[in-house]
Amino acid sequence: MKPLDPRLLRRARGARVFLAASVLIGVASGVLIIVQAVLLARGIAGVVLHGSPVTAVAWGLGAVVAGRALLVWAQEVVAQRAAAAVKSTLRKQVLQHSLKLGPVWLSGERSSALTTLLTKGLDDLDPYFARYLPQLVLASTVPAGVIGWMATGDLIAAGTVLITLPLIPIFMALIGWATQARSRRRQHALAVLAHHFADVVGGLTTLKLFGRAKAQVTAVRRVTDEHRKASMGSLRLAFLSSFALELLASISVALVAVGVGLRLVDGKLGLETALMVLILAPEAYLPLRQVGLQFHASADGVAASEEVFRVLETPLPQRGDRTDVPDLRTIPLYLYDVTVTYPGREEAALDGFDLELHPGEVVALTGASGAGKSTALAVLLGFVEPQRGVVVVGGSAADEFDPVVWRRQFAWVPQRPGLRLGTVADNVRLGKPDASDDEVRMALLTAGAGELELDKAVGEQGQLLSGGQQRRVALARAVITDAPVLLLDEPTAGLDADAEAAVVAGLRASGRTVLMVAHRPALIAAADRTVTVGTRELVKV
Ligand SMILES: Nc1ncnc2c1ncn2[C@@H]1O[C@H](COP(=O)(O)OP(=O)(O)OP(=O)(O)O)[C@@H](O)[C@H]1O
Repeated sequence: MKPLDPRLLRRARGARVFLAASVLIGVASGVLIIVQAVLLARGIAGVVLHGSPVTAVAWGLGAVVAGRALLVWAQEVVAQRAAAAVKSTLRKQVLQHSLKLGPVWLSGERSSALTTLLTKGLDDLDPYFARYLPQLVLASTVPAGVIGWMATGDLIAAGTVLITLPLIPIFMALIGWATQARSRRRQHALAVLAHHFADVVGGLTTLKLFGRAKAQVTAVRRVTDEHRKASMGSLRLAFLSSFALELLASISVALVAVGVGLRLVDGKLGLETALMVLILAPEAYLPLRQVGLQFHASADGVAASEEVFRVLETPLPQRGDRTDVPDLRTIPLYLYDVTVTYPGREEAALDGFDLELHPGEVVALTGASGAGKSTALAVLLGFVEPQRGVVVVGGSAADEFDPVVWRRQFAWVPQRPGLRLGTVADNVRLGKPDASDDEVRMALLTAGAGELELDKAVGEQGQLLSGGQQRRVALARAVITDAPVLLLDEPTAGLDADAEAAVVAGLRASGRTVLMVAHRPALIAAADRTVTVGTRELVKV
């Protein structure tokens, strides 16, 4: 683990401002520490040697202590603000990047891992900013100043500190290597736990139905146990390393103290200088010891930020920036030899797929389960980059266009409708925010969901609606857009054959081009033609 990841400074302005402020505060703290030691040594030596009153230094000391308290407060405020700003920046960047990477990249375990990362994961950056980084800055400013000042009074003591001080970072680096692996393991265990828990809670009804709910207790216990073990491992290492660093620093201060004591007895060193050196010596080690202590508290945050950079450094699909996308109301669309193999898979999900889509036609996409129908839609939407083949429109490849502008040509109804908390009308209006009630009603009617009231409540992920109703609301959401092409992934499940035919007739009447994944004969029969995925020929009906 790097003490300070330069990517953090590059990506988050808040971190740069914080670092600059911390350096200023660090330098001021160093100066005050030296002034405090000098005043203390002068005061004590004056009382012991000359019986002078302490009032003279007491005022100075009071001012120094107040100054140091003010600096600690300022550091805390700056750190909290920086942590909040950096977390917010990173969250925004990761969300934006994930959106650009698209739903296919986000599918599976990734979505819950990302949720954990963006919530609890990034919150672990708080101790990194509030405790670790300020100490790191102090560790790079205070010891240099302190040793320099000590050298003006006692070169031998300054030399002793200079030789023993590097032992602390060396030990810290050794401990750091061990901590890094453990922190990653803990982060991973937490992500697995989150995913597993979300999965179990989400599927509780199904698990209960099959009498498997109790069996999940063992699985949850096992995953929780792994997380507990990983956390305890991190804690053990943290305690051990604190002990090692404390011991090292104490021995080093003792070495300085013995030397100073001997030279004081020999008369080679004055009392005031000896006191100044003795007061300053622990201050040289303190920031480094503190860095070691805070390092463990912040390791989780750093592991989370590394995870953030892993997401941010995932390359986006190569797309151009042309905005002159031909209007698919008048121009046909072609897929030639499109082949997609998902990462980590050996078999192609879509192999040499060809398709022609002419304006205004209704095409059914059929094929066995897993043949690649949804993948074909994902290629059209630019969520998946084919390894071979091309999507062509008006003589240009689709990947020459800006993906946002390109996607305006399509309205998509995915297999999982992805409805939001609100009402039916709220969900339909996602397709056209300024749509009137009448437009929403018309869209619902076209989608075969005329029976649904506009203000009917929709729960999270479409709860409170039946599976079929969810799909039809999602279809209405697509119908209400101005997109010339509708990409529908099994949109009419839950409707009978007549209603299905009526929906297709409604879609056709709207003049849009429709490409719909279809399994049932009634829906296939309602299409103008059928394209089968998994076989290379085009079947005309
Ligand atoms: N994100 C992904 N990562 C890895 N493999 C995937 C991913 N999405 C789909 N696949 C695999 O690609 C193949 C094609 O999947 P796809 O969803 O396109 O099929 P489909 O024809 O739409 O299936 P169905 O009719 O069952 O919905 C399947 O073997 C599937 O397991």
